[in-house]
Amino acid sequence: MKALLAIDQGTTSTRAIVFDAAGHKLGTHQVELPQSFPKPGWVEHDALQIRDDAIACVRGALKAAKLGAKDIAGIGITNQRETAVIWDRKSGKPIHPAIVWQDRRTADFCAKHADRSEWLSERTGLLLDPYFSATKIAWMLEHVDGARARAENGELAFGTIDSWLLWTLTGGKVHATDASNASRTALFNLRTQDWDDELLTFFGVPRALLPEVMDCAAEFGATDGALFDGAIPIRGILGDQQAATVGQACFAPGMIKSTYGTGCFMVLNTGEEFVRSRNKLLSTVAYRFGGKTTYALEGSIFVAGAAVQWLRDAVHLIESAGDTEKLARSIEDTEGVYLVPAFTGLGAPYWDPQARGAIFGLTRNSGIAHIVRAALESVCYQTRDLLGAMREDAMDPTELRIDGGMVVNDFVAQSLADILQVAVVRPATVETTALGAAFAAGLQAGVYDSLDSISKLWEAEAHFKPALASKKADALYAGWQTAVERVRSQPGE
Ligand SMILES: Nc1ncnc2c1ncn2[C@@H]1O[C@H](COP(=O)(O)OP(=O)(O)O)[C@@H](O)[C@H]1O
Ligand SMILES: O=P(O)(O)OC[C@H](O)CO
Repeated sequence: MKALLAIDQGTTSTRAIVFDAAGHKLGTHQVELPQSFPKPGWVEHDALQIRDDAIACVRGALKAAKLGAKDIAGIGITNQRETAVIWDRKSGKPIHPAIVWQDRRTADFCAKHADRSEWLSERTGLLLDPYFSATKIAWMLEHVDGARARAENGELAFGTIDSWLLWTLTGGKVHATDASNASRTALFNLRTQDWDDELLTFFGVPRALLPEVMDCAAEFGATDGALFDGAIPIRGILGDQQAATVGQACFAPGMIKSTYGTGCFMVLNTGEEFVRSRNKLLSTVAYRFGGKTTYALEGSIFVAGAAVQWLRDAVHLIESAGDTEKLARSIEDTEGVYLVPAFTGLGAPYWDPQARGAIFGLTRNSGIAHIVRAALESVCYQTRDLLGAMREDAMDPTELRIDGGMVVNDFVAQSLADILQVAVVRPATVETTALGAAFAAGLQAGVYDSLDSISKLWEAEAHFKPALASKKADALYAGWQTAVERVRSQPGE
């Protein structure tokens, strides 16, 4: 039986994982991705480095699994979403560093056109916010010399990271993306499942720049024969949160997962229905298989694991991410200390790009442990913000499936159950993002005949039940809400 290979290109790292058909890991290779912060609120990546890292990871994972190109039934690509790359079709060189999803440089444009947010949301399910690709593309066309004319002449190509990797891995042969990534650009109409001319005009983005939009499981092309020890078909593409939704087998309406990496993203399957949120959640494509779209509601938080990175790299309170668990457990509670990690503004349900982070409630007794614990708890409180919005908009989930780099931390998993007052389940494979991309490639390759056969492979590893009295959880959460109000640029909005 052939294996599947996933490339997971995340915000802080790139990895490739080889899975067997049962979803067990056979080999993996990972490299960290440097972050560049050229100005306050700006975040960039080197797209060429991303390409080189992805190639090195595929080679490393194949080697670790002791397999070759011929043993792989298909590659699935999954990626940090919204991050925008524009490159020259001839030279294959990017015209500017990739502008990362967290980047806020287009906040003024969004504020100026705030009255178009409803119009945009009706078509795209998104909001007018710097988070999405469209304003990042427009910024590059405006600020890179000659870019607009070259774009109009068809000399340039835009892609989110999946599309950039597909282009580079196929040796510049294929310019395509999938519906889940397209649905994060703010240029894609959720109802027609196509690029929307009115949106293109509004953002000033020429259609000639854009990739073809395909299903999440499709024949995307084959890798350039010179890259590995033979060509490998690329058969799956999903944005990372949608891939995690597939990897968590959240295939029925009402099923919900939350992924804790750099940011936190909660996705609720809403079925074939495009549900509009009244609480500033996003409507998005969960996945599109066989031409049939399944929609989701998503709550996006910009800073989750990034708060842990901040503790480690900016204020040096810890040496490694794993230190947080012991420190958090060394005290009974934070004694009223709250950390609001609005380093790049606040995402759902507030959408306040101007908000900034703060620590509240410090006393002479507050120490490193209090701040560290408050940082971990902030992730749980933000999740409760999202869950509250999901409940009002759609449905009340009975359990939350969690995954991502942060959930190996049992303190975080238990605090989630306590603060949310909902059962939390951690699967056997927490790398569900990569797994979901491999599943998509496997569907196309015929390794799986249906989503049902994928569901059967999903396994729970640990259950976390609420152990805190609900009154206490409500009181702690009320303290968080007060803290958030104090960092918002326009409180109470
Ligand atoms: N034991 C831990 N406790 C808390 N946070 C952790 C732990 N291990 C890793 N993290 C955090 O998880 C994040 C990495 O998760 P990952 O899913 O790899 O992220 P991404 O896909 O966004 O690059 C980092 O922000 C890191 O700080
Ligand atoms: O790189 P991650 O895992 O934090 O995910 C980034 C998201 O896709 C941004 O929308």
